[in-house]
Amino acid sequence: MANRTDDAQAELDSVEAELEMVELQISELLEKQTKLNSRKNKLLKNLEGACSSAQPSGSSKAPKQAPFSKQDLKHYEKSDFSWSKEVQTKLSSVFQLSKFRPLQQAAINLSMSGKDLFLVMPTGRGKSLCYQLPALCSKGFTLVIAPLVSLMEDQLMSLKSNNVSAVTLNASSTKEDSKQVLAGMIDTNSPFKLLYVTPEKVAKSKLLMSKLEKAYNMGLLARIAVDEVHCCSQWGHDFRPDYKLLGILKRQFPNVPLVGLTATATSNVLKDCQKILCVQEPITLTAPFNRPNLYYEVCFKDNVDCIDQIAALIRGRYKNQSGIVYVFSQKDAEVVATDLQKKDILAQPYHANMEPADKSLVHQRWSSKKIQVVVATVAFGMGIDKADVRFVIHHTISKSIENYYQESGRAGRDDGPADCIVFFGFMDIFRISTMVVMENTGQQKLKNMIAYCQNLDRCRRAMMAIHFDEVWNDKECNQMCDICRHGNDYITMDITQHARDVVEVVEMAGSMDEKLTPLKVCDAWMGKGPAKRRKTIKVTSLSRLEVESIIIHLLLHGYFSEDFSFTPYTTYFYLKLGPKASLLKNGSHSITMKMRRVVSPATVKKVSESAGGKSSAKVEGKRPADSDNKKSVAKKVKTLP
Ligand SMILES: Nc1ncnc2c1ncn2[C@@H]1O[C@H](COP(=O)(O)OP(=O)(O)OP(=O)(O)O)[C@@H](O)[C@H]1O
Ligand SMILES: [Mg+2]
Ligand SMILES: [Zn+2]
Repeated sequence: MANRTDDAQAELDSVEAELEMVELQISELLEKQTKLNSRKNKLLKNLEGACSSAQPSGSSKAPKQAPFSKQDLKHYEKSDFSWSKEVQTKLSSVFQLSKFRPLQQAAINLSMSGKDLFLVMPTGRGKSLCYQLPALCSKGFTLVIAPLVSLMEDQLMSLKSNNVSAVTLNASSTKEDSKQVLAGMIDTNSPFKLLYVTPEKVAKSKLLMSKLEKAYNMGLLARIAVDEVHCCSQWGHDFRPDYKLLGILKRQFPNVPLVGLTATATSNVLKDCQKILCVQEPITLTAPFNRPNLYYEVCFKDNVDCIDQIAALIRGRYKNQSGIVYVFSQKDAEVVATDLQKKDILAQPYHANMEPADKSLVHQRWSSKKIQVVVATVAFGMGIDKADVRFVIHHTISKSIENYYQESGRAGRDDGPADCIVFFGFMDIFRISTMVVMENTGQQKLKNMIAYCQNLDRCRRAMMAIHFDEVWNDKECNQMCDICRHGNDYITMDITQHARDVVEVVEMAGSMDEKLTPLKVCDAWMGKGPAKRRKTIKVTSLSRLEVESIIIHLLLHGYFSEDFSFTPYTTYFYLKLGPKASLLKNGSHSITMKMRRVVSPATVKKVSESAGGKSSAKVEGKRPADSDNKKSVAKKVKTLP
């Protein structure tokens, strides 16, 4: 009798476990269905609105206004407006430019016609010109809202070099300067054509608002430009609370045309910005996000560090060329700069904690080619406008694809070939993860970035296009990413049993009330942990990099999840079982992943000399997956178990 009850109980347990798995699978499929539906809708919308490579689109919030069509765009690309002659003359005489880049002319004409406009254009394509040139051809002055004082100062410097009179009002303006600027705003002779302010200034300075009001009534407030407009939206990647208050401008000055500029905003972010800025019916001009001259590549950090690899690139492929190395922290900036200096590279650090004078000195030295490389944190960011940056190397991955797109986009602004290389290291993931722990969407954004790096079979541009809701044809990459150029250097591997084993490692630690950091999980699984653990663990024969790849894959796909622990000084990242871990108990559940083929160093070609050149082959970073397993390097290609 007892036996029969036990059997029934066991069967019930198993049925319940199976049901739980089915439910998980259903929820996974539902999630997939939602994602696919949303993708489908976006594609349908894009198809409807598609017109040539540039896609202007009317605001979806403006049903009464006919959508901005291909014909409309053609109309605004003409040069027979009453202001066209002046615009053309100033383009060459003031800005010393010979012709417009795509969408610049349309944007300028639209703004000159008094339309409200959102301009989405890749970083470095010349958004500033789209409000600076109209400013010079209009009565009065243009109010520019920019998020950072350093960005404003860079713009003022470059405008000054073109003899354009532009001023700023910010927290560090002297009383005397402020007084002059405020008086200039209501001077009919307009002593300046552009006034740069921070959003904080607009939100907090009643004096500024009252002068704007007066200037508006005198017809002197020609235009409002909101630079980096995505900062308005919490869904944007650089949300700034004070941007939320900028709706006051359009409410108070409804007749003044507003132009919002950004390099990275999805359609949802733009809709949010439109609402926040109280713009009724803006026209959105979206330039293709693709920067065809940039070559994208991901290198895997080998176990020690990637300084040797980076130094080899800088001394080889990028000899005598300017570039940026982005690092994770201020300390890293100092350390990496010193390490590169030791290797005879003219490198200097740049981070937020340096004195302003030191920062501008580094910036100046780099701009004038006295140093080759700036080793920088993200503080070296918006507004950096050096045309001939031939490489942007990420010593540590960015915290999101948006950030990566923007940081890497500082390369090749002169349209010449330039390389964007990320060094992808296992431990960096967790450093960043704990850094973004307070951000609502921080972990998801980081995971997207990790997926970009971990990817082995999809064009890097396609990964970005999907992220930014762009319709993309992989052929357009033109072999300007490592995947398209070298492709197919992977095998598809069934990792189900490996996954079960490593999940068991974490489970077992949990049962002993022990939390494991990712590093400890690797060590334990590879039989390197404390003896008591080793006894019970099925030690793997996989190499370190394979172990790391599998752990990352399991984290990205919900078999593991993050378990943060806070102390007053630091945040720790531990691995715990994720919602999908229980699926592994099901005998029929399987997981496959793409794994890099293990290639011996002999087959890895050395760094070539040309930036983005087709001959560049693989850089040294494409190390054998088992680089710590020295014995196996004799084999040319080892396929994985
Ligand atoms: N028509 C043009 N022809 C050649 N160069 C141009 C043209 N328009 C702008 N540029 C140059 O492109 C560079 C980048 O311009 P700008 O700073 O406006 O970029 P951006 O789109 O605002 O980028 P970010 O998103 O990084 O702010 C500048 O050096 C500018 O002089
Ligand atoms: Mg800009
Ligand atoms: Zn590609």
